[in-house]
Amino acid sequence: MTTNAAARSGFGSMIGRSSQMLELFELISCVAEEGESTVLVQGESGTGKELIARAIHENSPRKNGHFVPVNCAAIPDELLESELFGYVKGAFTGAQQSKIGRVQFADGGTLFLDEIGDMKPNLQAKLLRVLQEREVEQVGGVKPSKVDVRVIAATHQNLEKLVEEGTFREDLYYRLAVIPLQAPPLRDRKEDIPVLVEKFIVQFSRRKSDQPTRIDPLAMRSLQGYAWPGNVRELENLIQRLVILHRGKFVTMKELPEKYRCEPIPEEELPLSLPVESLVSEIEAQPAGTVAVATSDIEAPEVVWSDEGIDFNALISEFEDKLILLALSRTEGNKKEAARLLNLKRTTLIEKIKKKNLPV
Ligand SMILES: Nc1ncnc2c1ncn2[C@@H]1O[C@H](COP(=O)(O)OP(=O)(O)OP(=O)(O)O)[C@@H](O)[C@H]1O
Repeated sequence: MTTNAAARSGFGSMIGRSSQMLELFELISCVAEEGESTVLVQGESGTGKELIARAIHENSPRKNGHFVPVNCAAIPDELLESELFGYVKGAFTGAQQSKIGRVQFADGGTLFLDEIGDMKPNLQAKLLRVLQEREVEQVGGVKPSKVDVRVIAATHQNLEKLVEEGTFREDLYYRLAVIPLQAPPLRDRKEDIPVLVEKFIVQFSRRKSDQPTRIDPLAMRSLQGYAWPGNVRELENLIQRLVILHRGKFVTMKELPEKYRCEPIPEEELPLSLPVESLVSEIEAQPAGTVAVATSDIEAPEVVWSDEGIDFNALISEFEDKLILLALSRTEGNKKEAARLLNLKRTTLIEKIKKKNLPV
């Protein structure tokens, strides 16, 4: 693949514009192209580990094979072995027919082992064999069969610590961590929050064919001041809720659920990053099937024509408010940038904000 991932701000359905995410996109691009080595993705829950695994698969020479996810923590221990490796007829009570396992189903594709830290030692040994010998043996079987899979494992746990504690095999750890990738927590890349918010607003508004909800600049900076223990998943859920409750409206601090009303992060504490506009146009330029962030526009105020005529000044003023708030939202409250977008002098913009008493 020849993409210059570092020069763009999205990969598959993943977006981000922080330096950490741009580096990650670049790594994913290299790893995907190579197509064979085992990958270990570590990171807190909700940071996008599965999205990373899918992006690697979809951009690799294996993309026409299956992407087979297995959550090692969600499948009961006694079932995980037969789920992964399959079984032969009569292997245990109830095994009336042979069944291939998910490892074999991923032949020619990618096996994604989520929450690998929860895998029990006997299965760790069997998995090691798959990685070392490239063969799989069904439960109750006598003859192993060859299998060609790329394994991507993920965990929110510290695997090195599990190795030290003796609950995770050291040899398996090194086999898995040929290429280690780290999914950074959202609190360490606050500059990604506005663009993720915009993506989720578009995603959830589109589903409801609605006017997009807008987050005012102060509320946005409050979200950037929050610690996000549930990472991107938590942000996604919050935006879904806000879109449902505040269709087509501006969400201010007042509308944010209480725990998200934080000390707004000062503008100067935010790392410099690509402006949203360049992100939007880059993502829009991506091929079909990748994410698109809409450059949604604002609606003109509703005009009711009557015999008395319209209140021209009030309507113009209302439209002006919307334009100013939208420009501020797109620039995360940066007045200088907003003035540039509006083609106004910065001082003129500040005067208008004051005079109109806008919530910024
Ligand atoms: N960079 C991103 N851009 C867009 N959406 C993202 C991004 N990162 C995560 N998401 C979204 O956040 C949610 C959680 O992502 P995902 O399931 O990949 O996280 P995870 O780290 O595998 O979580 P867990 O450890 O709990 O399994 C998903 O809905 C995903 O689409």
